[in-house]
Amino acid sequence: MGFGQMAAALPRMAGMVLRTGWEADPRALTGVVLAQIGQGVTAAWGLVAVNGILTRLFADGPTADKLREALPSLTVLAAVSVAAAVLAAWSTALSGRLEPQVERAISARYHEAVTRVEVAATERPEVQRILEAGKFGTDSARHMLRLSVGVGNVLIGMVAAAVVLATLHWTLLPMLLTIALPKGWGAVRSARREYSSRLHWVDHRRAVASLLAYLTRPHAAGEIRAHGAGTKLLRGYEEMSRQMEGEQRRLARAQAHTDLVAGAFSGIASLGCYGMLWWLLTTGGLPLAVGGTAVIAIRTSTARLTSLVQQVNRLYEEMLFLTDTKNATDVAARHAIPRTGRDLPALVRSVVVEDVSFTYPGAASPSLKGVSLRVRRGEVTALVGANGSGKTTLTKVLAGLLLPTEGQVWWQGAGGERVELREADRAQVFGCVGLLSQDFPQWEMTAATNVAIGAGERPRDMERVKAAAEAADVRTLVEGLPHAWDSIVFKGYERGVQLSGGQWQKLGNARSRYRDAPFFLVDEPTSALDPRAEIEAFDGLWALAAEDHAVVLVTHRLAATAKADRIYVIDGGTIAEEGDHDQLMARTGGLYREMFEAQAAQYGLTAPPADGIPSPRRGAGPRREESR
Ligand SMILES: Nc1ncnc2c1ncn2[C@@H]1O[C@H](COP(=O)(O)OP(=O)(O)OP(=O)(O)O)[C@@H](O)[C@H]1O
Repeated sequence: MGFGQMAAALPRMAGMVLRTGWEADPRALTGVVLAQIGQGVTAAWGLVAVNGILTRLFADGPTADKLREALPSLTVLAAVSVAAAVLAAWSTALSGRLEPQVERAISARYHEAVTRVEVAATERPEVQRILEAGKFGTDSARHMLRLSVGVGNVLIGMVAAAVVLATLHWTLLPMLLTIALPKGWGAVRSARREYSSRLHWVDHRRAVASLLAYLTRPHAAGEIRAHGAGTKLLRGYEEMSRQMEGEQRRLARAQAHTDLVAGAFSGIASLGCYGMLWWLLTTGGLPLAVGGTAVIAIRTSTARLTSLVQQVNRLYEEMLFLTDTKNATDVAARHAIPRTGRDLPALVRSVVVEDVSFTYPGAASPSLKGVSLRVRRGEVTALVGANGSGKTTLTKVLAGLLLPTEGQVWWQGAGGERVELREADRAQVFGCVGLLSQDFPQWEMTAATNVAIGAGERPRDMERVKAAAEAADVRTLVEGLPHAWDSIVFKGYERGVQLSGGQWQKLGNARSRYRDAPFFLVDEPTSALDPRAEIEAFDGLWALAAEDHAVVLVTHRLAATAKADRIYVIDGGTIAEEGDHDQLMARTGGLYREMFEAQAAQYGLTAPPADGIPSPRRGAGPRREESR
């Protein structure tokens, strides 16, 4: 931002903060503004009183008489001081009430906008960077409000002094401005330098923060100690901190230089002003009492100016951060998932994917190429394939999280009526979908919340939470904890407990069951479960399909997919094979058959087991190198 842009942006941003303050608490904002104006008026009044006192004191006559005549002005000065103190206290109390509300409003606006951004847009580095930069300005609104009030206060005081000075003699006003200008220049220059430094170093700072966070995170504790990763991280931290210290030194030097230049010009201007005052007094252009008032006004205004410079400096800096937050909120709104769209058919029976391709933003090649499939309610549809073949990407397309780059996704009703994903009301699409992703979020909250958070706005129903947990085989575990459902499933909190990987996965399963959506999309839902729990989890998925849910199962456990109604084998983003287990096993040289036989061979089996999970043949353990 250039100087002109900054000067233009400041009133706009201050206006935004004030508007937000008005929406949050109009009474508090009105009070703060009135208190500031009141303080300005008292300052002007005080100066007039001082002038009155000096005029009486410099008049001819006995000192006792002069003091007596100055008494009314002295009383006014005392009253004005008390009023100024009361107004300042009132303003402080109201600002304290207003600031957190403004911060909350701006922060909520930003975070709400960010959570509504299309997933594909968040994958674009340029969007990601803008959204990320917006994080740092959410508390700037609060600081800006405080600083705006402070700057307003000082400015009103200075304007009052300027008016009084201009009334006393017109030359006194340009004098005041000449002293102010160099300091204002210095303030803006420093603010811009600080901001651009922060912007350049933002990735570096983030990297340092995440390095330090690893050192204290429980899940990294093992490798930090056993693998000596801690020493390496600490060395990295020291090196990166040293680079940042270098930048701090550069900033401090530049700041000192700017301060020196601004101070020198301001000093020269003060000298000129006092010289001018001298000349006016000696030539009789100004009465001595007015000269005295002018000296007092210039001195208090210079003190105010120093505080103004500091506050404007911070204000500009905060404004630049707040501008980032506003930009991020605007960019997020531009890439938001539409709030409107066509209604889905009353009873969606299937999702039909037609010739869909998808390329992640910035990726060199597509992750899905010409994929066509149908997911029906009442069936289990399995997606299998090698790592990176595109299974997770396809589930995200099915869930409406990613819009295909080419092709269509139809949400189809019982009578064949259908709505394409891009036109559909996405809230309704999401309402039909229950997700259990590979890396499902583990909320640092209570066990009950971790289950019930999967149901959006619906009020929590503990009976259903318990039933979902029962179905996911985690109810007994949770209810055996010291604080049962109120336990926080993260160690380090009061009431905190540590769950194992498999226990977490069961809790995740319970969450998707509690959601009870017609389309379940589950990605490796049993990777951490023991064999018995795994069998039960798969049985549960089949039971859901029998209850007329559609289940899309992504898994590498081919013994489980053997019972699926339809299996799609994905290879390099395309559907290489499809059919049920028997059809796919009948294809000599087929990919599915090859994968299945490779897995079965580990157990010494050639045919799929009847109960879904192969059991080892007597005497056939894992091969020696695999057991390592
Ligand atoms: N956010 C992303 N940005 C760019 N490329 C991605 C992104 N996510 C996945 N990919 C790429 O898309 C391809 C398919 O990934 P996907 O996660 O869908 O595979 P998958 O079949 O689910 O793999 P796995 O079995 O390992 O979970 C991979 O080549 C991967 O590198």
